[in-house]
This record gives sequence, C-alpha cells and structure tokens, in this order.
Amino acid sequence: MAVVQTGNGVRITGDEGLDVQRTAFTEIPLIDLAGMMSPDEMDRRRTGAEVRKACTEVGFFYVRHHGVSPAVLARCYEESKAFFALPEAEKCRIHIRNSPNHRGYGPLLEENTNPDSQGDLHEAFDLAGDIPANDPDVLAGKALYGPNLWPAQPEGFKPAVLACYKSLVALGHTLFRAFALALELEEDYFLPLIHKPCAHMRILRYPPQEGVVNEKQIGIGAHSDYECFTILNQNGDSALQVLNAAGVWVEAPPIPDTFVINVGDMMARWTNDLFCSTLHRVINRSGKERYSIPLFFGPDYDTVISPLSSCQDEAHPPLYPPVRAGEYILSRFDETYDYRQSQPEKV
Ligand SMILES: O=C(O)CCC(=O)C(=O)O
Ligand SMILES: [Fe+2]
Repeated sequence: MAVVQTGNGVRITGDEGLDVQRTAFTEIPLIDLAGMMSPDEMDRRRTGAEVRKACTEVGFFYVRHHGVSPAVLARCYEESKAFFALPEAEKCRIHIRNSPNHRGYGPLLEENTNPDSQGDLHEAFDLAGDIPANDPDVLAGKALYGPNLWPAQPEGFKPAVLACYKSLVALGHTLFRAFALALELEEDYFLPLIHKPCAHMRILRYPPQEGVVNEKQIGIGAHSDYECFTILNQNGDSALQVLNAAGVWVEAPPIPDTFVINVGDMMARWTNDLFCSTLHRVINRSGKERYSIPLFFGPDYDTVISPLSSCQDEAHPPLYPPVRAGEYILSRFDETYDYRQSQPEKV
C-alpha cells in the first residue's frame, strides 16, 4: 500500500511493486469520436453517454476518429527527436526557469510529480497558446498566459509543434462538447469558458530504465492530472500504467491511431467527484527511449470551478470549495517543479 498526495487530497495505491496486472483492454474503453461529428443529435448524445460511463467508472478512455492527422503527429515527433538530441547546454538556453509563463525546456529529474518520489525520469518541452507579452491578461500577471520559448534549432521544430498544438486544441473543443453531453448539459455549455483556454502541451522524452528500477525514480511518478482532461498521444512501447478501482496497475499501451483521454482533478472538482481523476504513472522498461505528447486542457484562467449543481444532491453535498482555474493549476505546478520552489518571486 502506498499513499499519494494529490491536489485534491490523499489517494491510496494498491501495491508497491512496479509490475502491471495484464488485464483485458476492455478495461479502458475505446470510444469512436466520429459520433461527435455527426449531424444527428442522437449520435452525439450516444457518444456523450459513453464518455459519461468511462469517466465515472474508469477516468480513462481511448478515442479513435479524433480528426488529428497522423502526418502532423509524425512530424512533431520527428522534430522533437532532433530537439532532444541537442547538447544539454543548448537545450538549457530555453530552460523553463527563464520563462515567467511555464514554457520551455525541463531537464531530467527537475520535476517530481509524486511528492513521495525523488524526481521524474523524463525531459520535457512545454508550450501553450502564444500570447504576446503586452496582452492585458499577461500584464495582469495571469502567469499561465504569455509567449512561448523556442529553441533556435532545429528549424522545423516550431512549425511542427505549433501544427500539432493547433490540432490537439481542436480535438479539445470536440471533447468539451462530449463532456457537456456526458454531464447531461447543453452541448455548448463549456464553449463560452474556453475562449482563451489554459491548454498546455508537453513533449516528453523518457530514457529507458534497465535493470533494477528504483521505485522512487520512474518515468513519471504516480499522480493525477491537474486540468479538466488530458489528451495523450503515445509513441513507442507500452509504459503508461493506470490504477484501477481494485488498486491494480493496468497497462494502457499505445493503440494505433488513437489518443488516451483522462479526467483531471479540475473536472473531478467540477463534477463533485462524479468523474474520477485516476492515478497513473509511467515506467519505460522497453529498453528504448519513449516519447509522448500530452495536452492538458482547462478553461479560461478566471473560470470559477465549483461543483456543478447537476452533480449535487442531498446525498452528494459539495466536496470542494470554489477555485479559480488558473490559480489552481499554478498551485499544482508549485508542488511539482524545482524551479518554482526556488523562485523568489513566482506568480
Ligand atoms: O507519457 C505518458 O504516457 C503520460 C504522461 C503523464 O501522465 C503526464 O504528463 O501527466
Ligand atoms: Fe499524467
């Protein structure tokens, strides 16, 4: 039994070993998002109902027919490999600590997603919407908004990464419609709240872990995500593990032409824990490096997240006080990143 501290409270994991129980993949449902593109409202509602079932029972699901071009993803991975292959000193010219907006390069072991661990064994490039420094929200100190930090090379990196970001944000809009239907709300309920969304993308590179793996230093320690939901593309071998309700780590391997979607803590709060933000972790024992691209999708910075009235009744009183979306995310970054703990004037 291990205890994991998350922003929404303490969670218990079942076992302390690193092995996964190989459970049939029907455990993590696969949803065909073509239903959300249908002009027939019944098709869209049916897809919403599948999302509801997945979010209440599992907190994770795969999607296919998501509308993201494989060529856009392939180019993003190719350019990212070239970026991560640069000398460390070159990558550190855009170290994330140089950005007041949480953008740029994060070296190995400078994040610690599970406070009980000793650093995550991955390196990362972080970006979000490119918002100019003179934008009123940036000037107002809403630190999730601001300009990205780009490396001088490889030349093709910036356009490839931005094309991928744009496609994943479009998928995020489709998913927010599906989440609204899943919650039996108007389909466009969330759309006025995502004009300037806190949509944060990362490109992650995990070196292989061979031999005896230190349980306190894995690819990414057990955690739940912070935002409303995560859109994850995986490249390479299976390394992602998801904790099921019985406390068993279940493998979530890459399935060709799909994304993994998972509920984050902000959506758990918004739904009064009707939707579960499930613990997960990464251990790359494939013997090869592994890349993945998560995009964490949340609403506009000032959106107040308090349990939806449709998710409350006498038996389910509100579990969480209201929080401002952007402030909640920043408080979670503070717990995770070395550079935010050593900054005297973090915002
Ligand atoms: O790389 C992965 O498969 C998952 C990454 C993840 O859980 C995260 O970045 O929050
Ligand atoms: Fe995660």
